[in-house]
Amino acid sequence: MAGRFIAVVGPSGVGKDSLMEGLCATRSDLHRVRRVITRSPELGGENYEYVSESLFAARAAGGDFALHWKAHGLSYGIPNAVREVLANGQDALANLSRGVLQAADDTFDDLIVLHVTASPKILARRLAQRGRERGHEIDRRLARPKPVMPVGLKTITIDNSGPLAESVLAAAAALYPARV
Ligand SMILES: Nc1ncnc2c1ncn2[C@@H]1O[C@H](COP(=O)(O)OP(=O)(O)O)[C@@H](O)[C@H]1O
Ligand SMILES: O=P(O)(O)OC[C@H]1O[C@H](OP(=O)(O)OP(=O)(O)O)[C@H](O)[C@@H]1O
Repeated sequence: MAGRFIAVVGPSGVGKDSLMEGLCATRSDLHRVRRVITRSPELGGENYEYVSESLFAARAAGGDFALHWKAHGLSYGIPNAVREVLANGQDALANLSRGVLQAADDTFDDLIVLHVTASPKILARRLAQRGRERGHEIDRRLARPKPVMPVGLKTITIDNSGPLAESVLAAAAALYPARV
């Protein structure tokens, strides 16, 4: 059976990366997609492949990405290699923009959306605590209009307002109901 593409979405600071890390720690069979991003490599965070905007544009034009989009003044891509992972029966996990969910559903045979939520107050606190962006960039991220979630997609909603370990357990139980 082909694997599922699990798209983790939600506002900046909600805990998408933390939840993905927790899920991969509990499920060694889960493949975490290494995204291609034009964000400076020294900013750290997730394990991503940095490329310049011009290289990104060339790779996108050459058909290197299963999905790609722009957000926060950056370009993000999901390399085509994920198709092989799915074809081999492995589930793959990646953080996507809510704006490309419809395209993701058109691209992958079995898409599951993991929608992570928390209150705006919690988001502001977590972004400050993470420290990857400066104050004005944090304000911009918090003020960004909330993208519309497409309807009709298989969606699991995880409220990550409480302890991370609880969210990881809830997500694992929802994704692997017979196996947790
Ligand atoms: N459930 C949680 N409780 C407390 N802090 C959390 C929780 N989830 C994530 N964090 C922290 O919030 C900050 C933002 O999390 P991150 O995973 O980078 O969010 P995102 O990828 O959605 O922007 C990080 O400092 C992270 O350690
Ligand atoms: O259209 P949206 O659903 O709002 O998502 C826009 C972008 O925000 C996140 O970026 P990034 O991982 O750089 O930031 P984050 O970790 O702060 O969410 C996510 O990965 C998308 O690329």
